[in-house]
Amino acid sequence: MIHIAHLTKQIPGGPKVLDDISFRADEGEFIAVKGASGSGKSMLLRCLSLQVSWTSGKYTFEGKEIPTQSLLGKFKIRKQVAYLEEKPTLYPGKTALKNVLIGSAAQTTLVRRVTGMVRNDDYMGAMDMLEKMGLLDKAHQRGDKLSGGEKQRVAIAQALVHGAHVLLADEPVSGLDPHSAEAVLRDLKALCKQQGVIVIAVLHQGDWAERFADRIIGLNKGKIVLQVNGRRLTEREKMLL
Ligand SMILES: Nc1ncnc2c1ncn2[C@@H]1O[C@H](COP(=O)(O)OP(=O)(O)OP(=O)(O)O)[C@@H](O)[C@H]1O
Repeated sequence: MIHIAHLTKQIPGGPKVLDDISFRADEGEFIAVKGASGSGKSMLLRCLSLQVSWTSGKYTFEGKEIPTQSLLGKFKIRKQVAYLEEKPTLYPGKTALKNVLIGSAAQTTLVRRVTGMVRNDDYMGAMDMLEKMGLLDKAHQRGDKLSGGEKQRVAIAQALVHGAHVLLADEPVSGLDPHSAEAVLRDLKALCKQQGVIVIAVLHQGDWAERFADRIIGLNKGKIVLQVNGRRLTEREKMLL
């Protein structure tokens, strides 16, 4: 469970880009974040993934508060909270399976990334996860030969195999064709429901948030202006974003 209370991010000598943000995310929840360009969506995900520190407020992860500057706190949740980029960076010359096994830069040690060393018993877990993501037939295809949607699903499998309980995804389906976008979001939703993973995804474009999220959080100028259960937003609600 994630609990954020009064989180604020002030850029030194600049604007307050997150202003008094409070919400909680429970196991198995799919939360979509919407808001216009510059409203603070990416900054929120970067704070939650500990890439940047926040100025004030409380961030509690599975019952333990993470102090904003704590290296130990970061280390402890580094594997459990995965940040998925809009365009995942895979090792182009390595297969989907090998990419899953080696893991993302944020989740695995440098030795393992450089040598590509994996334990034999990890293979089964990686193949299982690729199967769950509908990619069993692509397991031996090179990273650079996968489509955008397939790369995104490999990145999700990678994060989960290496212990992520929370996936923070910044525009995970922008740039994908509607069919691939739908497949990625369907897989993410299934992971929430079947494995209790928490997904917090920036889904500003189109109606993906309305169709897939359990809850929609709307940001405007760094503030939460909308928090509703996943459903079609009214015209009035859309005007708030
Ligand atoms: N390091 C920084 N220094 C100053 N301002 C920053 C910095 N990082 C972000 N900002 C500002 O914070 C605000 C929120 O940025 P953020 O990237 O979170 O927006 P966003 O909602 O994700 O936008 P987009 O949809 O365009 O990606 C923006 O006004 C941005 O200019």
